[in-house]
Amino acid sequence: MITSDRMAAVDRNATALGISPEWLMESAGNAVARAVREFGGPDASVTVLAGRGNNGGDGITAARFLSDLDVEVLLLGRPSGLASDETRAKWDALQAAGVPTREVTDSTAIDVGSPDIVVDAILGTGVTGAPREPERTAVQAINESDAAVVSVDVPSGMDVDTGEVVDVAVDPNRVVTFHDVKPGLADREDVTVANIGIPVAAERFVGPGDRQVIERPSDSHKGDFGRVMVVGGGPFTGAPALAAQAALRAGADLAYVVAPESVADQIQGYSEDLIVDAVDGTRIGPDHVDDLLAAARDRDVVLLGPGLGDAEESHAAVAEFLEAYDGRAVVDADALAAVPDVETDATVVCTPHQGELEEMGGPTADDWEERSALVEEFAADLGHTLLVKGAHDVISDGETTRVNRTGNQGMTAGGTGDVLAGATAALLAQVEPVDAAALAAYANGLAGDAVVDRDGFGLVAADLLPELPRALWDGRR
Ligand SMILES: NC(=O)C1=CN([C@@H]2O[C@H](COP(=O)(O)OP(=O)(O)OC[C@H]3O[C@@H](n4cnc5c(N)ncnc54)[C@H](O)[C@@H]3O)[C@@H](O)[C@H]2O)[C@H](O)CC1
Ligand SMILES: [K+]
Repeated sequence: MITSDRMAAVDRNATALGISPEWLMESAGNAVARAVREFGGPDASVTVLAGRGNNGGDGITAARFLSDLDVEVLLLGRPSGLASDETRAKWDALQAAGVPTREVTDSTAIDVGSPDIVVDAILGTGVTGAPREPERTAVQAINESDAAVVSVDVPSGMDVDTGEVVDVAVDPNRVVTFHDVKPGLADREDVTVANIGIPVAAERFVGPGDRQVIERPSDSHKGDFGRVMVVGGGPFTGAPALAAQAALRAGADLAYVVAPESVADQIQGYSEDLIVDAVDGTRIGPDHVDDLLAAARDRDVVLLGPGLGDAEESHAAVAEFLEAYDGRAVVDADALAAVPDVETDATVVCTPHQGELEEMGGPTADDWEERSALVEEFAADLGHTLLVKGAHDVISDGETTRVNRTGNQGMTAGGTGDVLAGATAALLAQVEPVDAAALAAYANGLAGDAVVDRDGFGLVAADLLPELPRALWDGRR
C-alpha cells in the first residue's frame, strides 16, 4: 500500500536513479492498453477521455498502443494546456501516429459516443477537491454511457488516500493502478496493479524525493518548526553545541542546550544562536530529572546524549527521564545504553552506530541487506525507531525500513554523529519518526559529500552545518 505523497517521493527517487517520468508514462500507457485489450477483446472500439495532467498523459499513451483499434481521444482542453513535458511529448507522438483526437473546452460539447470501452484518464492522484468543469461533466458522461469503463490509476474524482468522493467520481468496471495499491482502493475487487518499472531501489533507498515530507509554508510562525532541547555535555562540550546548531540548520526555530554549569559558558561560547541552561555540578544526574521534565514540557523534541559521558549517574538520569517522559525524543551516544531497560511512553528515535547497537543487544551483520532485515526485527522488538549508522545507514521503525547511501569515509571524523542527531531531532519535530531519521541521514551524508567533493578529505563536523540547508532543500522554498 502506498499513499499519494509517498508515491510522489518514490517517483522523484526513480528520476534520480535515471528512470525518467516519460519512461514511467510509457509503461503506464502500455499497461492500460493491455488491460483494455483483455477486457474489450481484439475488435473493441475505444474512447479515451484525457485530462491535462499526467493521468491524461497515460491515457494518451495508451491510445497510441491501441492505434490498430477503432480508437479516439477526447482531450479536455487544448494541447497548449497540457501540464507536463512528458504529456506534451506523448500528445505529439499520438498526432504523429495519426490517431484521431478531439479537443473539448466547453462541457456542453462532451460526447463520449457509444464505444465498447471508455478509458477514464481525466484525473489521477493530482486531483484536489471536487471535479471542476469540464471534468465534472466528463465524469458524468462516462457514468451515463453504456460502455465498459477502465479507469487509469484511480477512478477520476476519487481521493486515492481516503477513497472519498467529494461530489462525483467515475464508477469504473476496472481500475489499472500503478506500482502499488493506494489506500482508497484497498478492498476493491476491480483493481489491478501494474508494474511500471519503478525499481525497489526507489523505495528502499532514501533519495531526493524523501525531502518532500518537509514544508515551510509562507504563513508560518515562530515555533511552528520546533523547539529542540539538547541534554548533554559535562565531559565534552563540542558535541551538544554541534547537535544544537545542526538542529537549527535542519530547520528548528529554537535550540536549547541543558548542560552542567561547569561547561555551560564554554558551550555558549560556540554560538550565539544557542540558548544554554545550566544545571548544578559537572555531570547530568538524577537530581536534574525534575527540572529536565519541566523544561521538556515547552519543547517539541528532546535530544539526549551528546557529550553526556558514561558516568553511572548520567545513565540513571536518562533512564529516569525516559520513564516519565511521553513526548518525542532522540537518543544518541552514551544515552543509548539506558534505552533497552526502560519502559517509556515517549516516541523515541535511537541513533546508534554498529558498536552501540550491539551494546543495546542489537544484531550485527557485515552485509547491509542482511543487517537491514535484522535491524527491522530489532526495532520491532524494541518498540522504537532505529537509525543505525554505517556506510549504509539503516533506518527502521519495525515496519518501514529504508537504507541511506549518501556520505563518505571522510565522515568518520568526530562529531558528525552529533550533527546527525541534531538534524534528526529538528526533523522529528515536523514529521514522522522514520521519515525524520531517513531524511536526516540522507541530508547529513549529502552535506558530507558536498564538503569532500569541494575540498577533499579532512572534513570536520562543523563543516557539515552550513551545508545542511542545501542538502535538505536543494534550493527549494
Ligand atoms: N508513479 C506513478 O504512479 C506514475 C503516475 N503517473 C500518472 O500521473 C498521475 C498524476 O498526475 P498529475 O499530473 O500529478 O495529476 P492528475 O493528472 O491527476 O491531475 C492534475 C491536473 O488536473 C487538474 N486538477 C486538479 N484538481 C482538479 C479538479 N478538482 N478539477 C479539475 N481539474 C483538476 C490540475 O490542475 C492538473 O492540471 C497519476 O495518477 C498517474 O496516472 C505517471 O504518468 C507515471 C508515473
Ligand atoms: K483516472
